[in-house]
Amino acid sequence: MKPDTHSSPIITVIGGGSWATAIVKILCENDVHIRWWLRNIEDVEYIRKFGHNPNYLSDVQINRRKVRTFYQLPKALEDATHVILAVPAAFIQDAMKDVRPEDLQGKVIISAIKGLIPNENILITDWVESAFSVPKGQICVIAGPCHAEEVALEKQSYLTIASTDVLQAAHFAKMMSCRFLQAHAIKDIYGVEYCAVMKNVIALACGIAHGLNYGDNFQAVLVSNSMQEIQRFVDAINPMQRDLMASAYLGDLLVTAYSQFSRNRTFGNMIGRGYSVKSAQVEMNMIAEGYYAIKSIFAINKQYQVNMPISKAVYRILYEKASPASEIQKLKAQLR
Ligand SMILES: NC(=O)C1=CN([C@@H]2O[C@H](COP(=O)(O)OP(=O)(O)OC[C@H]3O[C@@H](n4cnc5c(N)ncnc54)[C@H](OP(=O)(O)O)[C@@H]3O)[C@@H](O)[C@H]2O)C=CC1
Ligand SMILES: O=C(CO)COP(=O)(O)O
Repeated sequence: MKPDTHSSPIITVIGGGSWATAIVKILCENDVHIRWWLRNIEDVEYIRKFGHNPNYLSDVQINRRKVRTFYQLPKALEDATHVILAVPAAFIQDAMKDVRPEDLQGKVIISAIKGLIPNENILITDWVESAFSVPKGQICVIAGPCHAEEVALEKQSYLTIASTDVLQAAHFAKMMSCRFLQAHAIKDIYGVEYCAVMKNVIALACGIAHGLNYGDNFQAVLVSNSMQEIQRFVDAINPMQRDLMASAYLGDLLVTAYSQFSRNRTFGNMIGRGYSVKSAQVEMNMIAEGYYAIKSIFAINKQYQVNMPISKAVYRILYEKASPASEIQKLKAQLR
């Protein structure tokens, strides 16, 4: 294929799941060039031939004039100005194993991941900074309440782009804004990342309660208490003035706790109904980030000792085989 001769941004999207597919669709609306890396050669060939992702959001039409697909990641990165990471946190190190710091030099790296690096228990942006020597000001995060399925349906949505360099975030926010999506920029990169991780854990709790037949009244109290729990945790780990009522924080908690599309809520619901973790994972065919994140949050909180009864209940259910019914029963007395 001929090299591009243009000055429009060249954006590499890493990941073949639903969020990567939705992001590619959004970018196709704008004057950018897209390199899309998927790990399976069969999927790459399918998209080249038919213009659809065969496995996720397969109704989405991919504009093949704008999108070049790759299964070798270093090749997909060669001429990129921006790189979006959209693989679940548990697999991002594996996905990036052939990438060297030089491959990312001078590029803006954007994390679309709402999880932590397992075992290391660190944020994706901290990992990008340390593993690839990318300066913090060149890293952004995509946050906000936005399910890939609604992007596929072109339902009006909003995103928040965070970076310590707010101009960098604003520049990228323009590339992510289109007729059905508005993106805006903020500075609070740590706050949005931690909140995005925590809201997945809370959505698991909501799903578990729903699966146990608790109703909307209980869930409203659970979610209100969760917001306080998130605030305590984020204030302990990264104290600064922030408006947790903004959509990047509260909005993302609400959509994940209530939406039929939430993987975390769906996973929790199965656990509440009596599925084992293994059988729920097999049934879902998509990743519930909160399952991995709660283990990291639990480890991080050993240092901070924040009072987090809802997260603790989720941890005990998923990792200590505690009974969902008795954990939620215990929680009842602690909610207000
Ligand atoms: N879905 C959504 O609405 C949103 C998701 N996010 C976040 O985006 C991130 C990606 O999630 P999402 O797209 O939903 O995930 P999905 O569950 O839709 O897809 C998972 C993807 O991960 C891939 N994968 C699994 N193992 C590896 C590996 N070792 N190397 C590379 N890729 C691998 C799968 O590939 P294969 O199919 O080949 O197994 C698949 O493409 C998560 O952090 C999520 O929290 C954020 C906002 C919205
Ligand atoms: O982050 C999301 C919506 O903003 C997606 O949440 P789920 O992974 O639970 O579907």
